[in-house]
Amino acid sequence: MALPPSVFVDVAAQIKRNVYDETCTNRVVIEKPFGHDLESSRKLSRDIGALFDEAEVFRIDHYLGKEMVKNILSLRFANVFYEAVWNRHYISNIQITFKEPFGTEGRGGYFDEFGIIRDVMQNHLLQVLCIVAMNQPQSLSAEDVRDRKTEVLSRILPIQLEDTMLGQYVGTRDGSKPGYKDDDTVPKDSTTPTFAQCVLHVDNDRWRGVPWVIKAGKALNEAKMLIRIQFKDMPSALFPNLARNELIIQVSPKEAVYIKTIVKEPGLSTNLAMSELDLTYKTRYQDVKIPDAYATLILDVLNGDHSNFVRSDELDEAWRIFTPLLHQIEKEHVKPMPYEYGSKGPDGVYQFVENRAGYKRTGLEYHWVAPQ
Ligand SMILES: NC(=O)C1=CN([C@@H]2O[C@H](COP(=O)(O)OP(=O)(O)OC[C@H]3O[C@@H](n4cnc5c(N)ncnc54)[C@H](OP(=O)(O)O)[C@@H]3O)[C@@H](O)[C@H]2O)C=CC1
Ligand SMILES: O=C1O[C@H](COP(=O)(O)O)[C@@H](O)[C@H](O)[C@H]1O
Repeated sequence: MALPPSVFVDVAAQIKRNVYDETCTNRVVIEKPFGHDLESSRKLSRDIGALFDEAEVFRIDHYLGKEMVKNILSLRFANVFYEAVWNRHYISNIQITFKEPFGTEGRGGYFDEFGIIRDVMQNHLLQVLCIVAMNQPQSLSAEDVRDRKTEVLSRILPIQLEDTMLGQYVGTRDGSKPGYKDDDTVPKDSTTPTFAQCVLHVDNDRWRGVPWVIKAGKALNEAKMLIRIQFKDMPSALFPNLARNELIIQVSPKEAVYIKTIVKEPGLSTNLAMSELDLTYKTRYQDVKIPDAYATLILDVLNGDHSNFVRSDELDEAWRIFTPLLHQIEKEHVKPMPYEYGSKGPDGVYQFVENRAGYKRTGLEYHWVAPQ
């Protein structure tokens, strides 16, 4: 349940009065929403800052506690071959995708005030983007890591409405699943987006010219959270018109990292086929229990480790990127495009990625054969 900022600060003040102990270390864990735009977030930060030091505050973004998100720094900075191609010279475009197969299911009252951009994009997806995009920190200390993330955010211009696609789900044709506005807690004239897709750019030497697409939607065809890095065309005289390589970091539901790789079709054929180099965690690490994201983050709090928590300047930058768009959507009552519950999103969802980000799906077909 989201607390309005005034109640939130009131609760924080009560904590300070009743629980705070000057003689020991105090740690306050705060869960989103951290305001609803740049101004309200700044006010909240000031009010919280009047009660607690930044070192005492842990702003949770549970995506930072997910195994595959925590893994990105190791993948990138512990392997010579990833870091070598992790730039605009080799990468064509990057998609960060969040899909849920269910709607608001009675939580519409909360959701309608926020919408998918505030609920998932401005925090979870943008945090993931920062880690994929950041330059190597000087050390793994919390402040070095957060400095690098903030640096990335500072190089992203506010997102424009024309670079955005908005959707809202409607009920299935056979009536088996309700539409967003069929939820009793949602106003019948709501224009709150339950789906959004935006293109943005990180304007620095590593990424200039590489489009990033962040996409999030509720009531879609599947549950999935992944980062899809598509590489540039291979300029091969030997094998013309090749499909592109992709590196996919699948955060959920099943942790995996795979690289779509072209091979010779096995057997007598000399044709090419799209295959994969596949690291599926469930098969590779059979006896390892991956802890829940919140559990790892609470442990970090107990250890006083801020690395996977959002600093106030990061939060400020994140709101700077989204606030003009959110205000415009609300002021102009921009109408989201309808999409059917359980579908892949509004019409044109893939054309948008192809036209606006240069995502290409030509050449070889890809079919994954799951290991037995
Ligand atoms: N280790 C593992 O667990 C592995 C699992 N797999 C699984 O195999 C399946 C296929 O793999 P995947 O990497 O998705 O490969 P695909 O080539 O099948 O890509 C399909 C995805 O591309 C997007 N897409 C489809 N058409 C277009 C288009 N015209 N323009 C832009 N985007 C388009 C869709 O994304 P969107 O989802 O955004 O709608 C779709 O899910 C997945 O379910 C994956 O999880 C594959 C390899 C390893
Ligand atoms: O913060 C939120 O995240 C969940 C999705 O989290 P996940 O760990 O299940 O991927 C989302 O359903 C919810 O709307 C949002 O507030």
